[in-house]
Amino acid sequence: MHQMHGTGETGAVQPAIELRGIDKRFGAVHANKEIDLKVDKGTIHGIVGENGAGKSTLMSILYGFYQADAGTIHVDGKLCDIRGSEDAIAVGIGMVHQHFMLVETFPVLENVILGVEGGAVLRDGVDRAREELQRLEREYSLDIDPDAIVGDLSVGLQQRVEILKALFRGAEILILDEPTGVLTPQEADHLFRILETLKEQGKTVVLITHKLREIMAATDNVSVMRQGAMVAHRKTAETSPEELSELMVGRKVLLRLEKGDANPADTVLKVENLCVDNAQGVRKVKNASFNVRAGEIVGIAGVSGNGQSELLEALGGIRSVSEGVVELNGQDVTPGKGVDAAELRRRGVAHVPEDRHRMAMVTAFSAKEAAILGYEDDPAYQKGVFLDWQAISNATANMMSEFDVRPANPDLKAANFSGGNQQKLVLAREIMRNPELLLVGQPTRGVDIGAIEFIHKRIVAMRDAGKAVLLVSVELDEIMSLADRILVMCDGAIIGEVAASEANERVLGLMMAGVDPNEAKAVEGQS
Ligand SMILES: Nc1ncnc2c1ncn2[C@@H]1O[C@H](COP(=O)(O)OP(=O)(O)OP(=O)(O)O)[C@@H](O)[C@H]1O
Repeated sequence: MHQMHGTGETGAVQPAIELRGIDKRFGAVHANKEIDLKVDKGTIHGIVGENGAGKSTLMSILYGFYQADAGTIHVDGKLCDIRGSEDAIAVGIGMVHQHFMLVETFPVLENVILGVEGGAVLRDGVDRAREELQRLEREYSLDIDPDAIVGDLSVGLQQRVEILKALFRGAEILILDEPTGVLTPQEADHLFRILETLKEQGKTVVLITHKLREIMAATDNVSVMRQGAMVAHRKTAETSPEELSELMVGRKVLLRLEKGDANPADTVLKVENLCVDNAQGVRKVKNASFNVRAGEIVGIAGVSGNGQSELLEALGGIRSVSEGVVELNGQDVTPGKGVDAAELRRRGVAHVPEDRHRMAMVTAFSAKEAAILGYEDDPAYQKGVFLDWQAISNATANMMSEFDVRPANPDLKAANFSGGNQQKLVLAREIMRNPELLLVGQPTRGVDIGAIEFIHKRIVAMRDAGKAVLLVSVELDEIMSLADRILVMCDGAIIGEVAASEANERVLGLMMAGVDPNEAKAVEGQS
């Protein structure tokens, strides 16, 4: 770390971080435009902004992953030249990554000490490291066993290992980029309690999130970015979700979805006694039976990891079925029995998988390659024996314009789109096929509020056009506002159904925790 001359003004309280005039371009994209930002020490500071507004780029500059083209970074009043993560760590900045950088086969303790500069910890003895880790773990109520194998931990616990790793390296400032996207509501609550404790101990937290309720509940200050520029700073107590969304998007956003009653018609999807096993032979879906009719949205609620992902993947033909029958418009299409994902697509099933990196998008591809993934055999994309790249480019440009994917450049590598824009492209690809049945998992993960409003409207429009929609989401708000009927999954089984009109967070929450549906409704009735 090259710390330069101190420039602190004597007497005044120094902000933990001060960015001045940070500017960054990626080719034609002006990702950060002369950004100024002050983050006070001992506070939780939120950063919000539309997809592609430049939030992750700014944090990557602070963490040394990218170098700014211009501008300065002061940490604790000192001018710093941060050229890599080692420099960032040396001035006390820690990053809690969205995609965890942990070795799954190693225990927590080894993951935490792995890569600490010069292996000094190892020479000092693993026991001292263990003591220090246990102290941190107690001090911040992290609830982690140092000897647990990381691969056996839930996503929420793995994230806590990342936090522990940063604290172990002496982080005074922690950056979290959309930390709750992959968490259950309970795990998210726990994370916010940890952040609160960090703050009480004088640490500084920078939190990027699209969830305005998290901003309102957890932060002291909030800064808003729009199209690469910093457009506003507010004390959280002096703003509102409405004001923030307007600042972000530049127009009023409907924070509530308006939709009429469903008019369900014939059964499109019929699932009977479906059982799905994972690669280790563990039964993840147990005798699921339900149907989805044309003109309705059926939501599946559940704490993540309770089989809903495997269920959706099996129905999309990317995971094999161990037992049971799946029918589409009365025809047997049980995946595995000669039916695969391609055949399902031909029969009008579109699938937006939950994990866009693993399943839906090859990030090394260009946007136009990603935009036809799975649909390469569409005659509209062919010219003789070759792919018709002009037609594909035009189709991609059309998807980008319909779903407001930015930048609207079909030739840009998929990896160089912001997370939310990648998601919009996958949704555009599937929804614009106008399928009979849409299987959609976590449709708005990582997506900004303006785009959420748009995506929700598109899904309702599909329903109103007589299509069947099966929605899996861990966001109860999303399930409750979109679905007409809600199935609750717990431990691989569908344990009950609730009409959207009767649903509320408490009843669903109890059922998701395995409480019998009648009991859950009775408990709610008494309260
Ligand atoms: N390595 C890169 N090469 C080219 N363009 C990039 C690169 N990284 C980011 N960009 C572009 O910079 C802009 C800002 O992206 P960034 O990821 O910072 O946005 P964001 O506000 O974090 O968005 P989201 O909320 O969707 O995660 C986007 O237009 C993006 O496509």
